[in-house]
Amino acid sequence: MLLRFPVPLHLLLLRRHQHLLPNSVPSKRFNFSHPPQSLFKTVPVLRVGYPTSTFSEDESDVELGRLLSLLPEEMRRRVSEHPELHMLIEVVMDLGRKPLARFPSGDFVISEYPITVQDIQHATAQVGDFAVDNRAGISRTLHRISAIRNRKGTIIGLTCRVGRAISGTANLLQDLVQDGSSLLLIGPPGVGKTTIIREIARMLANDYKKRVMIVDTSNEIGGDGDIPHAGIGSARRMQVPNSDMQHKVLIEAVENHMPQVIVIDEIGTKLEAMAASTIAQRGIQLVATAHGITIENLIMNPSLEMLVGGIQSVTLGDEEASRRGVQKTILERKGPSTFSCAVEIISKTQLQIHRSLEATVDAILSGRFPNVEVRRMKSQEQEESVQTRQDAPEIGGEIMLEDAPERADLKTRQDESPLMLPNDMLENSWEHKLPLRLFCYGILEATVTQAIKQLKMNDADLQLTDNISEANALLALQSKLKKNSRIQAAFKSHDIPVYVTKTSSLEHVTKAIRALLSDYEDGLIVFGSIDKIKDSEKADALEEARMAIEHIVIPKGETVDLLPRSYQVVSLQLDLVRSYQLEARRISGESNVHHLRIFPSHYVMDDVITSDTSESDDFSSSNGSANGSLNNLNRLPLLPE
Ligand SMILES: Nc1ncnc2c1ncn2[C@@H]1O[C@H](COP(=O)(O)OP(=O)(O)OP(=O)(O)O)[C@@H](O)[C@H]1O
Repeated sequence: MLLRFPVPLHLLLLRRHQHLLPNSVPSKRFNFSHPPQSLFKTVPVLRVGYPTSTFSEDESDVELGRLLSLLPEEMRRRVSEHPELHMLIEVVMDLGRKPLARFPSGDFVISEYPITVQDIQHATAQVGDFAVDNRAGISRTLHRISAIRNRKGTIIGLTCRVGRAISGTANLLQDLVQDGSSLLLIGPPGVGKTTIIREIARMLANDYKKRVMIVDTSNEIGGDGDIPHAGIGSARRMQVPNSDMQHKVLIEAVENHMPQVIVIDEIGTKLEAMAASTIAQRGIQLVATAHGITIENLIMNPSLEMLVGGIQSVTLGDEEASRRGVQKTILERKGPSTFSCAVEIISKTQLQIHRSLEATVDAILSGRFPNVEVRRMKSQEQEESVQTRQDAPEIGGEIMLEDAPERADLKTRQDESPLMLPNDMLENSWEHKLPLRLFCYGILEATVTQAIKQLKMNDADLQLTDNISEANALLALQSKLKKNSRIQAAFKSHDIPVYVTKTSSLEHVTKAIRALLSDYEDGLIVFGSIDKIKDSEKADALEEARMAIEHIVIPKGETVDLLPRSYQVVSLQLDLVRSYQLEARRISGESNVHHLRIFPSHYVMDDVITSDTSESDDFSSSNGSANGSLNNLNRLPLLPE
């Protein structure tokens, strides 16, 4: 028969460890404010100001007014009354649907009346011509109006994006810009790439007195109209008749206008990549954006791989392959990359710098983690910091910091996040447990970084480590892990939980991290090493096990299930049980809840089994073979001294 522990002790422990029980975990959250540790070091830097519109408030209002004038009266009034008006991102107008205004905090319906043909005509009449890419602008503003057409070519939808020149957005990159490094910026749509390169163009032209030429394919950097927007400072701008001509205009810029710097938004084709490479070979500083979220995306993209030096497959001799410990056919970088540095824009306040793009590409191709510097802007109240991997050089210089809109943005995301608990709960139960350190095997760091972003976590809360002894968990690609028994053994000996993914895709990695976080929040695995678990928690767990052994298991010869505990704490209990020469099993239930089952015997079993909740019942059945075997035992072990 399977016995549960007597009620009073049970209740006592339940009260004390309520947060460890699966159904007592109220919700999920992570600490967005926890200071970064471990892999990163914090380099304090001088604060000189915050990103602000390049213009006075009046000028900004006038520009925004030009976009709002595209809207019918009622919609304009509703948007204007919105408290986040100065953070407006886009207005979306689709025929037959209610119009939406997009703010960092979410989408708002700005009229109960669906958009009519007249509404769309009213808007399109006020903007310049739509080019072949279906984009148009409003003269001398940075706004971008993008059209959706029906099959006959009639416009039936508009996305009206607010463009703003925001000074300070490129200050995290000031040292690299000043060095003359060629910079490639990548990031998801709408993350602020164009805004940053506009500011870099202005900085280079005005502050560093460089001859800057912008090749402005859809007039997004310098704005619509023939006189460029003041946001680019004294940089010059070449317009491009249509996007197919971009590579030609790039070459023309170099041949005709003697620039020291070329700035270009959205390198997307092989021809453009080739033109960029030609420019780089002439020693001109190139600042560009490209499609893609991570460097790996570029490596995988046959049109853009040239930007990172090109990729080739090389077959090694048997001896060389075994010396390097790799397969015979490997991927290698073909030649020098077009850009010296690359920047992954993670959010409007966080960048990842690859100081040597070539070294990053080489690392990725050989399955290693590249060195990155994480730079972020922080709120006015917080200490500003630049985080670097310990092996990366520090940066100095002035950093312009986060603006109010982004703080509001972050706050909203926190509020909406399913990972949230109120702050007081966070401080009491989680703060001492952060950050979580993850050892990845066969999965790229960039993918994990993206997953962290998708989970809306601060990357200081989930850090990567190359050191097994400080890892809280292993996240591995199943196929690779299977082949490496040494890694498996190393993690087993450190008693570190392992999470595997079938592929290294962002989707699967995100899922695995979500499962891991969920286990952390359920208290099933522990932040930090066993040393960081509270002494009181360890003492309770061991006392519970001791009492169960001495009061039930040995004297009555009955099996006892202990309370659910974290993985490491269950391991401690297991050690204690073994010191009594008793057998026990760690049981993982349906939602991966661990608890220890102690048997009144020396019966030899596997250390770990996985079961669902019903398994416990089967196991306790008197007809069950396992229990049957237990019943055959006629001698109980001696109590230890
Ligand atoms: N630091 C910032 N603070 C506040 N708003 C910003 C910031 N950077 C950019 N924005 C706003 O975010 C929106 C998108 O910016 P931007 O067009 O630069 O992004 P993008 O990455 O180039 O987008 P896409 O890839 O779609 O062209 C714009 O409305 C811009 O004004």
